[in-house]
Amino acid sequence: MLLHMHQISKSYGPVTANDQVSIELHQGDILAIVGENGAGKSTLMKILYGLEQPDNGTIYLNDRQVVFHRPSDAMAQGIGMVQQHFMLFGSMTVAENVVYRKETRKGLLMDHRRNQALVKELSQRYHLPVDPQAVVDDCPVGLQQRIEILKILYQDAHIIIFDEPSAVLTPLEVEDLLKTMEQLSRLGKSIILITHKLREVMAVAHRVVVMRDGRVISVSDTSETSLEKMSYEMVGRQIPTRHMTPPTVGTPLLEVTGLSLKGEPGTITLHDIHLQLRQGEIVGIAGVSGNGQSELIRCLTGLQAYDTGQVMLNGTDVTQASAGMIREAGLAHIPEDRYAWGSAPAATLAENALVGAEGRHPFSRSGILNLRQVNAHAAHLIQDYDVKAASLFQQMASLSGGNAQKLIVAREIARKTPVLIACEPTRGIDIGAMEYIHGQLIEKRDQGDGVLLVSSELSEIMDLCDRIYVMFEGRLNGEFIRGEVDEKTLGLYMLGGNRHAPQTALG
Ligand SMILES: Nc1ncnc2c1ncn2[C@@H]1O[C@H](COP(=O)(O)OP(=O)(O)OP(=O)(O)O)[C@@H](O)[C@H]1O
Repeated sequence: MLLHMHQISKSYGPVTANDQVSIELHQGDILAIVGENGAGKSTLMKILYGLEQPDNGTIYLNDRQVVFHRPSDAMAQGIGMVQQHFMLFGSMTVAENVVYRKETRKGLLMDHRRNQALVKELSQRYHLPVDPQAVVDDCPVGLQQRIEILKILYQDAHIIIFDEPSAVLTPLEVEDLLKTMEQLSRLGKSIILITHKLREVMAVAHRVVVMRDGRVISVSDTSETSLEKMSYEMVGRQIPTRHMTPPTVGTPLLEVTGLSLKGEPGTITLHDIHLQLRQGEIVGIAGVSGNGQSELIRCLTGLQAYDTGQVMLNGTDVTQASAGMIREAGLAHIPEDRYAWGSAPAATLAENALVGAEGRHPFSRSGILNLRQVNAHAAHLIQDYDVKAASLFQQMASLSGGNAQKLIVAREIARKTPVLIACEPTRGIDIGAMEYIHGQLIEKRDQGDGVLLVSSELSEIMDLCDRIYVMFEGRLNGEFIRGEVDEKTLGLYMLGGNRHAPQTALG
């Protein structure tokens, strides 16, 4: 057996993140590990990659016991990890990035011709096409991930851990990634895939480990399990199918007229955006990420000035207003990056749950915080959204990724504003929590508020939105009513409608 993690246990204070977890990996395996947020998947991988030490348990590689004190120990034994946040030097070339780690030690980094030839050979051997001379910052996200994979292969990894690799990819890039994994497996590499996307598990993995509460619940061949069985094992209950009642729409809550933004070099330009969100509806902005959605949301939330256009929010003109003024006028915002904008990682859960409401009744009087109310509010959100946490006073950074996301979503929905802008609200979230969050968004809509949902997950857009705008290259490229459009048509518009769509998108 190539890898055997045997009875691994790890606790953080009162939290048992891994409880006697055992997994086995053979050469050429694609092993998926799934489980709800906080189940202990990342902890197990951090232990395998030398980022954390287990309290108990043993790792065997080729039947020999190994101990990893740091990632370089794991890498030296052929274990590599493709992290969610890429570790690349943006201003350097693809070739320099791929060879950097190994060659700086030997002083060979400056031999550009040799490096390019090496990377070319490597990319051909593994069928991972790249231009060795391209600058990383000019490469789309999917290609940057491919560079990360090549970097790991260049260091002779034979076990590759993918940590939620598709979260940042477009649908076509996901297809490429799945093919890449299959190729690597055929060429004898072994893969561990951590993901919440059960369809990808079924498409690519040979075996799947389900974890819950730090323990292994089941290990199955994917040919012998199903989406329903996996999700039941993950969350311990059946996930109901949701039926939405037709919307009862009222007056406009958010009206954007003629908004244009001439971007900095390297960013998207927004062209004459017109959109409307009314009471009682969920309106989606579908699109492949990187087509101007982030820029538009930054303009609407006061984080970015624009060149022309008017924005009305709940009857107030908030054109070019500050973020604080816009929030006051009735906007809540779940940002797409939970750490950069959504939370303060070093602050406590109670503090993070309060952000934006600190000056309000009942949390504050004459500038003094009522800590009892603040803590009760946080405890309430944590319970309602099932945030897996040990204490109100632990740091936000110590929550698992999905649980941090749940707390941000909870905080913004709890503000009960007339308008909520929700950007990728369920990224990194398990299916049980996703179902709950979708329910909360629908409830908000049914109460007569408006939700603007920005999502690169087509299924999320199709399931939730009463109306859908498609964004492509900085323009709103189409508008559809629920039920009058299918995924294929939306997908086509996401690639530029019938103007630019490549043939592959049609099939
Ligand atoms: N450094 C830490 N300090 C305290 N608790 C931690 C720390 N790291 C992880 N935990 C806790 O350990 C548990 C397992 O977390 P882990 O990140 O392994 O879950 P996960 O399955 O990867 O979740 P997700 O799907 O949300 O990424 C969680 O309850 C988490 O809060």
